[in-house]
Amino acid sequence: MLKLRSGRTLYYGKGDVLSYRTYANPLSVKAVPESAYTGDSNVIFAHNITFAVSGEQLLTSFIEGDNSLVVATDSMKNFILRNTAAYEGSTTEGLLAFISSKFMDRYSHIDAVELSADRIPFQTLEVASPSGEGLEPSPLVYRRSHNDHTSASMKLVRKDGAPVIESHECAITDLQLIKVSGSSFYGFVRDEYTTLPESYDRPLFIFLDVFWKYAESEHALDAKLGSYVPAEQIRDITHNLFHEMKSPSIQFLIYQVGLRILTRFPQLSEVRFESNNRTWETIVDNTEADPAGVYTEPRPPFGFQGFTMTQEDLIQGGE
Ligand SMILES: O=c1[nH]c(=O)c2[nH]c(=O)[nH]c2[nH]1
Repeated sequence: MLKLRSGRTLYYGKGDVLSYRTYANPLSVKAVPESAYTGDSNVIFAHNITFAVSGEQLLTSFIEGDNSLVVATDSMKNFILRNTAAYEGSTTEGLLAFISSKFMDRYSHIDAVELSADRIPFQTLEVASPSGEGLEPSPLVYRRSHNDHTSASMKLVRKDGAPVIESHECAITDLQLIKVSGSSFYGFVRDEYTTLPESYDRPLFIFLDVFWKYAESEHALDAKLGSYVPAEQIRDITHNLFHEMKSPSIQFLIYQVGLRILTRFPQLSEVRFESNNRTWETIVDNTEADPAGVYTEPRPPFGFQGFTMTQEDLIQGGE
């Protein structure tokens, strides 16, 4: 958050602003080999938005109880919802930049806005075609999805009076992927604290969040510039790598996913991972002769990994 001249930080805002916009402009993106995704009709363009503001002139509201410059968080919610109707773009990032820069234009005493949005995903459904020949996507009925979802966060500050994006990050969160065979974990430190057996073929279940930043934030906002990276393609590249690789660890798996993402999208400056190990606990082991096994939910505590990569890694990693 913005540091005031006094070294203090302050902010206030509204969370869980649920915004269900219908018929936003459709998104169209270039294809990548790992994904069938080339865009979104955006018939439902829904988000859960968190919006926070900061500014030097808000200090008296905290230390003197002076509300004269306080835009009520209820008004912020109304501002977000009403201005969502006026958004003409097709991306979550573009929506965030649109709302926050409009807010800073409207309220000149606000020095910074920090906001984020989780896209609320709705899946297309196939229905019988009126011609009686096969199925086609319904343009009217959608299914709320509780799978992984896209999100984005952004910070805008005022420079020479105008709002500019100081930082941004895009994400796909809550990916949950299982590979039933073809993953190992062995060769790790063995000492008096080690009880984990080496595994040459484990059912690897990971929870994964992937984050990325663009070299030019403009590319995240406006898909018409031709360099927008949809979370769906990041998701599909991730499961392709999981499928392709015989992974010796989650650490190496996410590194390889990162190399592929950076190769496909040179417009990204950074990719970041947060993974969680949810490998099923083995009850009845499989054998080479019989692949059937029985597993159960792992018990806490759970291991995790974090890794940040840039285009520099491609030169070193040699994709
Ligand atoms: O992929 C893994 N990486 C680890 O660092 C680790 N540690 C552990 O107990 N299991 C695993 N799996």
